[in-house]
Amino acid sequence: MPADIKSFCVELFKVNAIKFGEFKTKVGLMTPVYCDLRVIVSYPKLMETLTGLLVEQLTRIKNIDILCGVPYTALPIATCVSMSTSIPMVMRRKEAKDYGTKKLIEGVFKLGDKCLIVEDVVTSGSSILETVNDLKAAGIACENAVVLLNREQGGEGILKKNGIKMHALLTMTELIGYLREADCIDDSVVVKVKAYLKEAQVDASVLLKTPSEDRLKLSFASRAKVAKNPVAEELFRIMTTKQTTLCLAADLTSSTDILNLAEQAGPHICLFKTHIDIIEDFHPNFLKPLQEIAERHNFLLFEDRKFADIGKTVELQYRKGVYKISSWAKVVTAHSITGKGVLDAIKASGEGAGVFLLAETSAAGSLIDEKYTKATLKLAEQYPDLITGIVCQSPLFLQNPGLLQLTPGVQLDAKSDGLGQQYNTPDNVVRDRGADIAVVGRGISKAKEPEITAEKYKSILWDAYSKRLQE
Ligand SMILES: O=c1ccn([C@@H]2O[C@H](COP(=O)(O)O)[C@@H](O)[C@H]2O)c(=O)[nH]1
Repeated sequence: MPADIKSFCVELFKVNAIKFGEFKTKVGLMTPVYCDLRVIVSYPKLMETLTGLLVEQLTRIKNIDILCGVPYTALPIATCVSMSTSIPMVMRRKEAKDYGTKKLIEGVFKLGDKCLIVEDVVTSGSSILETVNDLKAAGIACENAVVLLNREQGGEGILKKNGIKMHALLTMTELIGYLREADCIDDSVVVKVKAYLKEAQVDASVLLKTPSEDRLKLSFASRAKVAKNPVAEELFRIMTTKQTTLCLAADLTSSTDILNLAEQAGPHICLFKTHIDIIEDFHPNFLKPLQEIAERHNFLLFEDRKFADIGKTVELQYRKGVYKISSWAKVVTAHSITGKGVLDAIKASGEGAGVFLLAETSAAGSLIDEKYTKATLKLAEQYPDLITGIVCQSPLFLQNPGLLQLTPGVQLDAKSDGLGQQYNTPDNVVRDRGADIAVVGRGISKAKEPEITAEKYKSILWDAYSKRLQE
């Protein structure tokens, strides 16, 4: 422990950053000790000492790419630490602004960057977890938090269960011990605070439902049990049984080629995705053998129709015309741009249907922004029994393990296709971008040996999922 921590505690006491008496907490309970670190911005010397103490603490933590202070008290503290260490900082907004870039996380970062959280005081750890959730949703990894004071009320354990290791400079017991030594408080205060700490442990179950419900940490088998859409449940079970998270995009224009591809890749996929309207020799008779192959190899047929019209038109597009999509596709895609009507139409027309709603796209220059993505997730929440999952590129809806994240734009070798498609590797989409199911099209359909290639993608993707569970 650095030599000057004791005098630092006494200084905090002198500037009323630590107070003893009877105080009401945020949740209305009484506490005999109150910490208000907001005042220390008015004492540059104290800020300097705190920065030095935190910097020393973080030298023990490996692999820090960026820092993020928990708003608001820890923002200036994180800024000082960033300036002193030259580790870049990002800032989390409590609300996404509704103009300009609409970002929740400000600053420059890369997907997968490892972020160290900076916080002043931890009671339950919930403020850190809120920040971690937004950082993770932006694709930033969080495993460590450096903290001034651990109030010893359960926060450390709650954070640990959520995969965050807390590195505190000081515990409440140490703090009151130092203040007693310096005669700032008497024995009766020490007794009161100790008794309070024993009683006022935070009930983890009433906090954010994070550890057990972060979908990235749950197996597909356990997620099957909480899925509300029957197609999602079935998919989770197929994925578990066949050990595959591979969706094959069969973007071919001949029915024979599509059937051959389905036969070859069948054993290695959970979903077979079509754009039925690109088939040049389409005849309804083509659907029967396709369904037979799907049944034999235990995968689901998925029409990537991207419905986006008014409800009535969607109803017709879904049920009628040459393709009669609702009669054979277990799951379809839809845009959220026209709102509820699309989903109402599909729900009314398809028994036990499933929909993947598009919240983000893999296309370069997409006009979808953060506000649209958030609104899409809100819309999905209103149709729990219809929505199978979300099509997106980043780890969204972490607290809804019953939904599946479907991520297209996946290839082992290519970065783009010259027409706006952007590719990421299978490992990256699963471990950094939160994909449950990865969509691979040309990476397999244009390969010399599609069957062997499909098996290769399947095994890399499954490996990445297994690693993700342990990370
Ligand atoms: O954002 C999106 C949504 C859908 N797709 C579809 O996925 C496949 C990708 O094929 P590749 O050959 O692997 O590029 C294709 O059917 C798209 O319509 C997407 O790419 N991005």
